[in-house]
Amino acid sequence: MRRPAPRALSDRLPEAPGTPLLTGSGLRKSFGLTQALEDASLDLYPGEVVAVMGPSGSGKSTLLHCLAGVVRPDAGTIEYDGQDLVAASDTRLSALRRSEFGFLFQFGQLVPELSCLENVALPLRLGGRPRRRAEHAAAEWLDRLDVGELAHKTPGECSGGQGQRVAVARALITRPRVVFADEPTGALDSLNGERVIRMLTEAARESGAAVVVVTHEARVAAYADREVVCRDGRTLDTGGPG
Ligand SMILES: Nc1ncnc2c1ncn2[C@@H]1O[C@H](COP(=O)(O)OP(=O)(O)OP(=O)(O)O)[C@@H](O)[C@H]1O
Repeated sequence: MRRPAPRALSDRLPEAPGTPLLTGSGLRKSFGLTQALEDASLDLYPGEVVAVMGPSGSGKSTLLHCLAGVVRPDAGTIEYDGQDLVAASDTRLSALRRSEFGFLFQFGQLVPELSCLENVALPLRLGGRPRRRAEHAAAEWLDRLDVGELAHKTPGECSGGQGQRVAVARALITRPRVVFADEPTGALDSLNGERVIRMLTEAARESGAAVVVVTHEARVAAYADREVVCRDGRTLDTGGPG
């Protein structure tokens, strides 16, 4: 099967796409004496894929965690769909993370005791969906990610690439409006890494989810509509809408 080539920067989102869905502005965050973010900003528009790149320790993961409401910044503003995330309560943030955001990490972080099917169904189960309906949806997502045959295996029985595709299914099953992916291909060889980022970005685009993907790899960033570079806790937008 022919692989679609990553889109060239010049092909991407030629028109200003309206109002951002998520905006982080002037973000600062310290951990003890370490200033992880100095002045970081990022606008995310509905349905777009943004790659956050930059050297190790430049603040990429901290930026992602702030935007996702996992870490509270010391200063700056974060607005998601008209809501102030810096002022939001922990309860509100965790409800938002469960219902509107999806997460993907370097090491899938699947629950080892559960089957792949149960892992993918888990976010729906936590949201109160009955088991049969949740597992039916999970089976469809596994098929979509080309790992349907792994439904009854445990994560320990999967290869790294297969496990990440299961994790992509789990991240998307709730039809989130934003997927936060932190080095999702960092533990994979280049072939599997490319397959995972292609499947993630295709599935997200089909379901209308925006994606923020932290990566070191230019070939992963090539699947994004736009790149934002972090340096010493500051962001530099390298092109695209906004
Ligand atoms: N929870 C934490 N406690 C203490 N220091 C932290 C914490 N999280 C991040 N840091 C520090 O903040 C700085 C930025 O870290 P961050 O993980 O955001 O960078 P990064 O660009 O994602 O790095 P990498 O590419 O290596 O993952 C680093 O110096 C890191 O050690």
